[in-house]
Amino acid sequence: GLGLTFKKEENFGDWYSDLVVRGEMIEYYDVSGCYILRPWSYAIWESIKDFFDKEIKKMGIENTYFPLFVSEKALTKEKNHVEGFAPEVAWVTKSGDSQLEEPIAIRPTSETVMYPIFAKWIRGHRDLPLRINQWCNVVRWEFKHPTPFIRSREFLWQEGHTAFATKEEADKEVHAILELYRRVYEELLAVPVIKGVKSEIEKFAGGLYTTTVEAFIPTTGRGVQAATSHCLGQNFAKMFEIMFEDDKGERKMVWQNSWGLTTRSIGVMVMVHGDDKGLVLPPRVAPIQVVVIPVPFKGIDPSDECLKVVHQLQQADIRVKEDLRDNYSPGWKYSHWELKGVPLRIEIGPRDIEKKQVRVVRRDLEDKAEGRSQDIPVADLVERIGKILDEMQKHLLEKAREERSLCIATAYNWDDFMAALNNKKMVLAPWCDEVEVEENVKARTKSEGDGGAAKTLCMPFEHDTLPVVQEFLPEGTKCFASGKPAKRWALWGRSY
Ligand SMILES: O=C(C[C@H]1NCCC[C@H]1O)Cn1cnc2c(c1=O)CCCC2
Ligand SMILES: [Mg+2]
Repeated sequence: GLGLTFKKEENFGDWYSDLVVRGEMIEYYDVSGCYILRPWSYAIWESIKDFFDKEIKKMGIENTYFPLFVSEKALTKEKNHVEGFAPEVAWVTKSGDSQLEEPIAIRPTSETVMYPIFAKWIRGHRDLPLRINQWCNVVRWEFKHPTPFIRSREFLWQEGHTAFATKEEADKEVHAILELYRRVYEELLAVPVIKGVKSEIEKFAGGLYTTTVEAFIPTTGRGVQAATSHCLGQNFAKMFEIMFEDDKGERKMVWQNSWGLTTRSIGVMVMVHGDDKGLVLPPRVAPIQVVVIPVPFKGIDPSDECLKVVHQLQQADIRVKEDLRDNYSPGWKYSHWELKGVPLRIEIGPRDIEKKQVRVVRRDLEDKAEGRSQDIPVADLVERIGKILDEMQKHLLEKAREERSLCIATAYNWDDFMAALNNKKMVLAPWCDEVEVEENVKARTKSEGDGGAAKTLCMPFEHDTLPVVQEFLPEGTKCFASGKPAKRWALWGRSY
């Protein structure tokens, strides 16, 4: 039948790739690592974009568009920015059958596209702060196994690039944007994230520090970097000579940030909420929030009542659609819209018409759960549906939060750390904050562990749902890996 071939807990990889196709989010494509975003997932990206775009405009950030192409000269200007990434850069080397004089790179990110221009635009302190963003695609020739939304060779994102006169202003914006990323995940996608700062080896090489929101996939026990907000310091200003005359006439380098959120966010949402019946979409981003299905009986066809209910809900700005197709049974339609993750379905049969009520069924509750389906008088429909959708949005986040909390262990020594890691958990452990110790943990967990190396996902900021407080490390606590005096709590895990 319509059901999925694979079970989430048994065969996660196949469950996921099958689900994004069967749920009509993704179509595969003949260029490896590239996927087609079908309307069902593109509409989710639009919801994320609408929210984030509105919020950054409130902050005075303006959208712009820079060219897709980067000259080799510009791309290689900031040495340690690109050297680690060089293999991922895609190049245009010919047009038609004639070689190009100079190869041109396709942007993998736009620091090196924009910053030579920033140097022209920024002269005096009155040109600051400069704060722009662009919604675009980027290309990175990744070699790791591609996964729809999570890792692809082309993806959509927004990239913000800002310049300030002082570090204080830059620091403040880094955290303001990080909070917006938290809101995208927790308020729209109903996915809990942990805010923190990246370690020296995990941060963006060209920057000063990287803050991040980290999500987690309980089924695989893997962390996933959900969005990043970097303070670049003055590193790029130095390389691209982005200087300004301050109000005392002194020439200074600007302080810069860059921050990005990608279509990976859609994949994270699918992985966290999906089940063996298919997608489960949070109402805030569901392209269709309610589907209305007639249940004909003894020659009575409730299609007209369905259209009346659709019209009522549309008036209340609820994203609703009727499925009146007469070549599919109600049962088939139930499975189809469950597969696509539509939050609510409304069934209307002859008895419901008589009783002036409808049957409402929630997608987020198990079949036998209390409150999964309820009869609602047509008169109260609009108000009740709105309330149920809000309840579902909250329930999805709370459920995901609770599930994640079961996947966070605290470890003070190597054995407990490995046990938790191999039990598909993220591990909070006291760490000496030394680079070579992190390198060593990566090497040891790669060989000893079964699912690839563990790394630091972040050093969590004060976080109300973590069992530790960053500032509080009991006196004399030792690093779990090196035995040296621990300096801070780090959140470790295997990741995507
Ligand atoms: O892209 C960033 C930093 C920054 N870019 C702008 C948005 C936020 C943030 O991701 C890091 N980065 C990742 N990956 C690559 C590069 C790179 O700079 C450059 C070369 C190709 C691969
Ligand atoms: Mg990368």
